[in-house]
Amino acid sequence: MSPVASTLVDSPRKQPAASPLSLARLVSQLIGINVGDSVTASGIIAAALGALLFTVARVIFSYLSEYIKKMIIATVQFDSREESYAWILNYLSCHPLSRTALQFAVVSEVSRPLESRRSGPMPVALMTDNWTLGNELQWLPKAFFLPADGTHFFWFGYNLLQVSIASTGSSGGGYPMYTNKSISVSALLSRKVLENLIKEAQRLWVEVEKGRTSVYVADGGMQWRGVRSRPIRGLHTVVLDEGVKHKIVSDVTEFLRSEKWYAERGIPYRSLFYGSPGSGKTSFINALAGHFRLNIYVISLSNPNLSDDGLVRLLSLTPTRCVLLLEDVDVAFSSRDEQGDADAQDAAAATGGAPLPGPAGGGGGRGGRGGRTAPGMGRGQNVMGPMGLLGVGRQSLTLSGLLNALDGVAGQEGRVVCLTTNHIEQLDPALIRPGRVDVRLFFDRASRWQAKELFLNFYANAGTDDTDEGADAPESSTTPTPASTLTSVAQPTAAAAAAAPPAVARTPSGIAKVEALRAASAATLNELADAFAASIPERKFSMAELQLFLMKFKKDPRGAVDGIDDLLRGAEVNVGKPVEGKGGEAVALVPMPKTDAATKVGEAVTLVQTPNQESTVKEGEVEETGSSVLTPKADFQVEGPSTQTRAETNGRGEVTEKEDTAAGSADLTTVGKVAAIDSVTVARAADSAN
Ligand SMILES: Nc1ncnc2c1ncn2[C@@H]1O[C@H](COP(=O)(O)OP(=O)(O)OP(=O)(O)O)[C@@H](O)[C@H]1O
Repeated sequence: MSPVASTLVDSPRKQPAASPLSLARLVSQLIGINVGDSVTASGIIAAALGALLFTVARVIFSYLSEYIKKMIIATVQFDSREESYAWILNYLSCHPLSRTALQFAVVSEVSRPLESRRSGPMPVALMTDNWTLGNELQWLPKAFFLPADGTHFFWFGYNLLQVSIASTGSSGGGYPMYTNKSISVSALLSRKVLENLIKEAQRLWVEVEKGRTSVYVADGGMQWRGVRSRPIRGLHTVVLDEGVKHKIVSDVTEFLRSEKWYAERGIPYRSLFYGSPGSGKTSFINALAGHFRLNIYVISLSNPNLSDDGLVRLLSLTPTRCVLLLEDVDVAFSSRDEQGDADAQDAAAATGGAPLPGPAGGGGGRGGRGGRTAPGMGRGQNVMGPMGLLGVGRQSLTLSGLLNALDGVAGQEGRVVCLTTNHIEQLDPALIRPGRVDVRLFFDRASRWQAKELFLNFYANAGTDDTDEGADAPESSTTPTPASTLTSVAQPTAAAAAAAPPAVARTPSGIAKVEALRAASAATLNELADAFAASIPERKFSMAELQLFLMKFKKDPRGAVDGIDDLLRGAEVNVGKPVEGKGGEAVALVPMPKTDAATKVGEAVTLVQTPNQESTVKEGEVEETGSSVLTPKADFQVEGPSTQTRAETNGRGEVTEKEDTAAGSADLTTVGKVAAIDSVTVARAADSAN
C-alpha cells in the first residue's frame, strides 16, 4: 500500500470526522451542559437544529410577508409636522368613522387651532347676569370627534381602508412642546385610491379654509406649527395714506407674477414696516397675505430660544410662496443683550470673578459681525420669552446670523418677507441697508384723511346684525360689545337706516324710496365722517386709538361725533399716564397726545424693478387674487412728490424734521430710487377690486 493510500485509510482514526455525537458534545460544552449519553445529545442537536430552522423560517417569512405587503398594500403617511396632516385630520373629522368609532378622541382644535370658540355673535344672555348652564355650554369650544390612537377601518367609496394613528414623541427640547403624531392610511392593491383620498382631503381642506389666512409660528423644536386660521382681512379695512396700499399691492403682484425672473437675478422682496404702535403694520400684513391668498409664517426675533441655526432651519422649512413675517427686529438684540448681561452677571457673581464671555457662536449674543452690538439697548426689558422665565434656552441668534438668513434663503423664491419694528432708529444700519431691505413703509399716526376713512369703514355695516360681520370686518369688530354700549344699538343711525331696508322695498316705488333713503343716509354718514375727521388733530392719535374710541359708539356714528370731546379731553387728562404695553413700551390704552417718533421720512419711491419678460406664473394664478393693476415697467424714475417739512419730537424727546409727501406721510422708501405714488383713484380701484 502506498503511503498515500495508507494515510487515506488511517485518516478516520487519526482525525475523526464530525459525527452528530461529537457535534452534540461540542454544542453541549459550549453551552455548558455535561452530556453523559448519546440520547440526550441527540435531543439537544434536534432542538438546536429546530430552533435554527425556526429562526431562519421566521426571518424568511417576515421578509416575504413584508415584500408581499409592500407589493399589495399601499400606505400613505401623514406627519403632524407637515401641513398635509391638517388635510387628513380634517377629512377624518368629517368622516362618519369619527362619529361611529367606538374608540374615539374628542378635540377642540382641528382646522382652526386657537380659534376654538364658537363663531357667531356672543349670546346676549352671557353679557348679562342672566346666564344659564345651557348658555354657558354654548360658549365652550367646538368639539370635533376623531378616531382614537390605534387601528381603524373605514370605507372610501368602495374601498376598505385601514387607518392607524400613533403618537411619535414630542418635538424638540424647547418651548412650546407638541406631541407629534402620525396617521397612516393603507389600501389593498391600489396606490391610486390613496391619491384620490389625498385629493379629496385637500378639496375638503380648501373648502374649510376658503377665505381664511393661516398663521404659522415656530415651536420649540424650530418646526412650523399652524396656530391660527382666521378670516381674510380685506385690504379696504386697513386705511393707509392714499395710494400706499395700491403701490405695495401692485409691486407684490409683480413680484409674484415674475417669481422666476426675480429668483434668477437674486432680487428678493424684503420690506420693513415701521412706525408707531397701533398704526396698522400687523393689520396690513394680514390683509396683504389674505389678498394674495398666502399664509403667514411668523418668527418673533425676540424669542430667546431662537438661534442662528434655528433660524436657518426654520427658513429652510418655509414654503416658497408665503408671507414671512420677522417681528420685533428692534428688540431682537437688545433683549438678548440684556439677558446675556444678566446671565453674565449671575455667572460672575457665582464665580466671584469677572463676567464670563457669552455663548460660543453668538458673539456673546452681541450682534455678531465684528462683535458689533445692534443699537437699541435699554428696550425690551419685558420681552423675555417663556423659556427665559423658566431659565432654559440660551440665545445665540446673532446679527450676522440674521443678516445671512436675510441675504440667503429668506428673500428668495417668491417669499414676501416683511420685517416690523416700532423703532427703526434702533436698528443696526446693516440690517436695513439698501439691497437688504428693499422697501420701507412708514406707518404714522392717523391723518385726518385716514380718520375719515376709518370712520366710514367702521360704520359701513352699522345697524346690521353682528352676524353680518364677515371676513372683511375689522378684527376689533368681533370684539364682544361691552354691556354699557348695548343701549346705543337700538338708536336709529344714518348707517343703520342705510343698511336695513324696510319691508316696503318689495315694490318698485318701495325700492326707489329705499334707494333714496340709502343715498341720504350715505350722505349723512359722509358728513358725519367729515365732522369727525375735522375734529381730529392731524397725526396725534394712532389708528388703534381712534378705533378704540369708535368702539364706544359701535352703532352710533352721530354719538361718536358728539362725543369727540371725550377723546380730545382724554388726551389731555392722560398725559403722563402711560400704560405698560408691548415690549415694555408705554402704549396708551386710552388716547394720549403724540410723543412718539416720527423718524425722517424718505420720498415716495417705486418698490421693485420690473422684469422685461413674460410672467412665468400660470395664467390666472395671481389674477385670482383680484389685483389687476400691475406696476408699470418703470426703471426707477424719480418723480419727486411735493414735500413739506415739519418739526416733531421723537421717542427720545429730540426734535426731528419730517417731510410729508403730497399723498400723506406714509412713505415707501427703496434703494434711492423714487417715483410718485399713484393717485387716489387708482388706489381706490385697487381696493374696490377686493
Ligand atoms: N391703518 C389702520 N387701518 C385700520 N385699522 C387700523 C389701522 N391701524 C391700526 N388699526 C387697528 O388698530 C388695531 C391695532 O393695529 P395693528 O396691530 O395692525 O398695529 P401695529 O402697527 O401692528 O401695532 P404694533 O406695532 O403695536 O404691533 C387693530 O385692531 C387694527 O384694526
